Amino acid sequence: MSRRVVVAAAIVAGNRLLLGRRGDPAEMAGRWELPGGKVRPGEDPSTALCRELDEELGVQARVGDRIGDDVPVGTEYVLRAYRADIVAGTPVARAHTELRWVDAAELAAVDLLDADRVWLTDLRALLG
Ligand SMILES: Nc1nc2c([nH]c(=O)n2[C@H]2C[C@H](O)[C@@H](COP(=O)(O)OP(=O)(O)OP(=O)(O)O)O2)c(=O)[nH]1
Repeated sequence: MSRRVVVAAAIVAGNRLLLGRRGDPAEMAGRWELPGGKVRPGEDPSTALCRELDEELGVQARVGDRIGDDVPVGTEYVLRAYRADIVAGTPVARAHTELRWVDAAELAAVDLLDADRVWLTDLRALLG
């Protein structure tokens, strides 16, 4: 069976990247991630990411280039990151317990999900 794609957004403003803190499941609670979620069957990944950003953050976004390589997560998922820009709205934590804009030093120190750590160099490069 092929892995389901999970899309995630690198949203950068100035020299800061937007992260969300997961409230669930228990093994991921309290750790930080890029906003996003699972692509539905037949859904275009960019469309899925816009939908997730609307649902999770309440923003309208424009999805840009992919960053980093796909990262397998467990046996079920493959995680894929894109640049994204907010075109309308201000992010609100609808699906996360907290949102945070991090600079490069904070990104290095934050407790990111394991899969996302693979992208640290790519994410760092976005922050100038
Ligand atoms: N959104 C997101 N999920 C990630 C990241 N890194 C990572 O390992 N994951 C994992 C956590 C989950 O096992 C899986 C799917 O994420 P999700 O729970 O956000 O998906 P979703 O919003 O569609 O959730 P749901 O419909 O099942 O409630 O991907 C990341 O940076 N962003």
